[in-house]
Amino acid sequence: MTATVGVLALQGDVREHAAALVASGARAVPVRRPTELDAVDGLVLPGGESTTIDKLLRIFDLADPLRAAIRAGLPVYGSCAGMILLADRIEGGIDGQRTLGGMDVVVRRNAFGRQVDSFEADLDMAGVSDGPGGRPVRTAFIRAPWIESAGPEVEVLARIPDRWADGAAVGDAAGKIVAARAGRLLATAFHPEITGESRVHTLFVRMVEESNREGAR
Ligand SMILES: NC(=O)CC[C@H](N)C(=O)O
Repeated sequence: MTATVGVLALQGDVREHAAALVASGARAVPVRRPTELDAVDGLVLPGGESTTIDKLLRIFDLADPLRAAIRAGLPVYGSCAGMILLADRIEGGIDGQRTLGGMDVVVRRNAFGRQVDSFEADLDMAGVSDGPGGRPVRTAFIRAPWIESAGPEVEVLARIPDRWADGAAVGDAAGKIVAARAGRLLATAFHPEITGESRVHTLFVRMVEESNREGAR
């Protein structure tokens, strides 16, 4: 059966995520209310502004149901601000900013700093770029966070390399974790959906299908 994957539609690039999900063989639906959350097999938390999404989640009465759904095993993929929301702990958040949590990581918000606010890069990502005929993932970092540290249950899927492909030095970001998986949670610091890349979503849709096969949450 086709997996139904929601895209949290409070802020951010909902349409691009929906397109990448459809390209990966899923049905994509927007989620703005708790009843819509109940009807999905998995959920994408798009990028945007994590402080704003945090506030909107509370205004729309979605924060607690979503936290409960994550605890109960709902597969969730968080990109950029979405990765911040999945982190158990946050550095550089504004006063009172909360996350949904679920992934045992410390995330640093706006980690890439001002000079390199936004950039595109080709990255190796386990489970995505290492497949047959695989090629690096084309990623876009937009005022992106990174994962400062990760607990033992967290599988690191991608790091910033020591040097870029053109030989340019990377600086402070070298070696930082930018993609990770913990159980049914997937997080990337980057946006794959705006570069026409759908393989990260394909990995997530496979996680959703696997959780459907495993049965009731
Ligand atoms: N592209 C993004 O999602 C940026 C994230 C943003 N800097 C935040 O803190 O939420």
